[in-house]
Amino acid sequence: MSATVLRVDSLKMRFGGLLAVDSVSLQVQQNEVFAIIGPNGAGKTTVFNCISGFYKPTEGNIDLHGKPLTGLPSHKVAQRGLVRTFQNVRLFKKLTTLENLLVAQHTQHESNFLAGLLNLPSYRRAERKTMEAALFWLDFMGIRQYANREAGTLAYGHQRRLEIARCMITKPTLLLLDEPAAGLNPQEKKDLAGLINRLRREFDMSVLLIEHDMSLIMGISDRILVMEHGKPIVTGEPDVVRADPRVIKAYLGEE
Ligand SMILES: Nc1ncnc2c1ncn2[C@@H]1O[C@H](COP(=O)(O)OP(=O)(O)OP(=O)(O)O)[C@@H](O)[C@H]1O
Repeated sequence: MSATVLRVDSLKMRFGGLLAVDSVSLQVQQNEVFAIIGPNGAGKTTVFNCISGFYKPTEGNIDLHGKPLTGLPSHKVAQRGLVRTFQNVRLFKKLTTLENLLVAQHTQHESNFLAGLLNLPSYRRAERKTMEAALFWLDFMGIRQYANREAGTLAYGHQRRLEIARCMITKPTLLLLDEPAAGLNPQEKKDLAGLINRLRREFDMSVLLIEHDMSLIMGISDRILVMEHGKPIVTGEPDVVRADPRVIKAYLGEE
């Protein structure tokens, strides 16, 4: 049995009179790729926002590696090893590709101000490590040739890769990807599937994603949760989900 990384129990999120998330429970296991799908407005992003600390849930519990996350702000959640991307890529667009990866590590390295001022060996060591990690991820993502380009000028697919690199450089145990295939061409989508598989295989991590691209989802997910109108309607392996009449009805509507 693999270990449970993330446990979400009876999550509810209310916006005024709207119950946007209604009693959602899910568990993500170590090394698992778990997807949340559902029609527009089903509540997927709201679940993500609750898990990643952008919203404080109205009710319910969220644990990461058995420790409560519920209500922690997003930077604390990230320090615990849970990081995310966004539907619309969020990078420092005026910084270079490399600088984006250096800045991302800023909160990790505790080289203090005085050590920096005096240029102590501990500071130089930390700086070197930061640079090595940035170059590693530029190579891994195949974007090293753009290291000195402003991030905002990269092709969209490369910006998405840079955003994932920026998450990975903080060494997360759980990566949340919010519609990672949006705006990608068919080849980039294939590459993305390969990338997600490599991440989990080589870094022993778990991935939770929201996605509308069904062929990507069916190809890479171990399990899928389908939501409709804020409620979970089915959780299961891709083949089970694909054949479930409730899922077909949620997507196609009633005759
Ligand atoms: N901050 C908010 N304030 C008020 N209502 C919100 C807020 N965020 C989301 N909602 C509402 O909650 C419901 C669920 O929205 P959510 O964005 O979570 O759906 P989704 O499944 O991610 O949709 P999509 O696939 O279109 O991104 C929608 O009716 C939306 O209008």
